[in-house]
Amino acid sequence: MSHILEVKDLSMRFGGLLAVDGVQLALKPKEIFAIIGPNGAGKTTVFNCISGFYKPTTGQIALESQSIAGLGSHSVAQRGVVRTFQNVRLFKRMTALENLLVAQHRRTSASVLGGLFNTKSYRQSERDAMDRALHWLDFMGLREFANREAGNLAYGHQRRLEIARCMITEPKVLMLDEPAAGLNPQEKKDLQGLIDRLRNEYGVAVLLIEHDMGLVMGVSERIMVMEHGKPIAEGTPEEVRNNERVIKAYLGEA
Ligand SMILES: Nc1ncnc2c1ncn2[C@@H]1O[C@H](COP(=O)(O)OP(=O)(O)OP(=O)(O)O)[C@@H](O)[C@H]1O
Repeated sequence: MSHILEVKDLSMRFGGLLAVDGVQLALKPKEIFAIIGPNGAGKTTVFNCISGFYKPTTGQIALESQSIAGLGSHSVAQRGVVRTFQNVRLFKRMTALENLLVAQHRRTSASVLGGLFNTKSYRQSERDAMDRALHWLDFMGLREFANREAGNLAYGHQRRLEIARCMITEPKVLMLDEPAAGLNPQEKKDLQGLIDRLRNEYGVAVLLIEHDMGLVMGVSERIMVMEHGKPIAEGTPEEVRNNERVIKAYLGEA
């Protein structure tokens, strides 16, 4: 099976700091793949390069064999690679429902003229957008909060809304940056089930950065470990857990 997302020789330099140094990564369709490593290892920088927020210093990034390196975040998202952020980014003054409608704008905006003249096909596409938004509110258990401002939702709900906003664009690759951060133990358990369902029911591949080892070991099929910008190990949760270099990196030994 060919890979859906392939990253080769990725590096990112900030002045004198090589934050990412020779990262390779290949994600299979529908795979759940985690990147772990100590603080400052370069995980988020890898995410920023893949999702088009940074232009990598070197490297190739391909989605279904088409290069997406250096494209910019909107183009990358349009091609089907979408992400969440360590600190949730929503339109906080808009309602939960509005956040999900806005996320679909690139679909419906093609018909600006249709909107002006209020054509039948325009009204239909607006109805479809609303149906999809309500579907995702239901899926995430957020229907009762549809008209609440996103900024006033409980933190765990904001995190789920952010994932819904990604999923509503029907991505090929969903990138989650520390999705368990700030969640309580029950919410973390629910998150594991949620990630599994997104993959199983929507066929999305998931790339995840996470510090919560319970979640990482429970949900990932493969894990890459980074330290000081470099990948130091890759394998199944079992392989990674028993890898000496990984144990050392986490225990902080020299
Ligand atoms: N925009 C930037 N400018 C300069 N240095 C940066 C920038 N972004 C990240 N860095 C540096 O690059 C290194 C890797 O940071 P990065 O955030 O990718 O690590 P991380 O593994 O995601 O850490 P954490 O687990 O704490 O989120 C760090 O030393 C960081 O200070």
